Amino acid sequence: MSSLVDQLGGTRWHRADVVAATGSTNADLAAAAATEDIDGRVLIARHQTAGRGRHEREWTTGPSGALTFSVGVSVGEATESMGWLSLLAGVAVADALARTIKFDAAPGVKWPNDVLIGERKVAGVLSEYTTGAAGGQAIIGIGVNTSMRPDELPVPQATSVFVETGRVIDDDELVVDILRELDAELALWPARLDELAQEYRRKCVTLGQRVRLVLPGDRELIGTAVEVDTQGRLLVAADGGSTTAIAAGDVTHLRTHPQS
Ligand SMILES: O=C(O)CCCC[C@@H]1SC[C@@H]2NC(=O)N[C@@H]21
Repeated sequence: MSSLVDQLGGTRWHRADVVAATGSTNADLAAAAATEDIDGRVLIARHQTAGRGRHEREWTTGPSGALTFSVGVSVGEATESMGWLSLLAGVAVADALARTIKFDAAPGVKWPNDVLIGERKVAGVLSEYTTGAAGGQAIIGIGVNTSMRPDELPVPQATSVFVETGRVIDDDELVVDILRELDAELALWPARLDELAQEYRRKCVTLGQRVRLVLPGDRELIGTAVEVDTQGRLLVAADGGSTTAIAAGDVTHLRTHPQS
């Protein structure tokens, strides 16, 4: 069988390392970025012992049953459109999953980047920015619950491909598909952000919903999710009429989306 890098020929991903276990692939690429250019690198771990989630939470996947990997992308100085990178990664995962497994309902993306099957989360994205030896680099980390059994799921709101379909899929095929998708998106980012944003909006199950947002500092906001702006922020129209741009927070959908 050809190597991952061979299968990724023609894309920006020129180096793909697979390790049996590590703490966190995001942390490993961040450490590497201090001394080298990590642009185009992929690091896959069969198991993570200290996986990081958004908002400094743990990302627990059990000893097996999840696809966990990170990529490095040179982005130069931090810009407004960088906020979109993690949202686009969510779209790449949703597209690849939809192709790999023919779900009745296509996976959707809950703002900012949780990939859902129905109302339950099957994948998450953690995007971080670091300045190292080669300047500003984004590290995009992706975790997909692939073959986790029901009793291995960390929280009731989580699901896995196996739980939803009864199928054990090939994690290496899925990662290649996600990486090809992500490469195609990055070729358009940031110059053609409008097109990418349109695709995101089509997949985003949060837009149009009545939502509760828990914001940093445990503040809460309830309103309607009306748009995602050029920085990837969620615009929420509060009941009183004012609209707030949210850069980071946890969303709960207060009513079911028509597609889910
Ligand atoms: O939904 C979230 O909270 C984001 C989860 C991101 C998890 C992935 S797994 C690979 C990469 N390494 C990490 O430590 N985290 C990301």
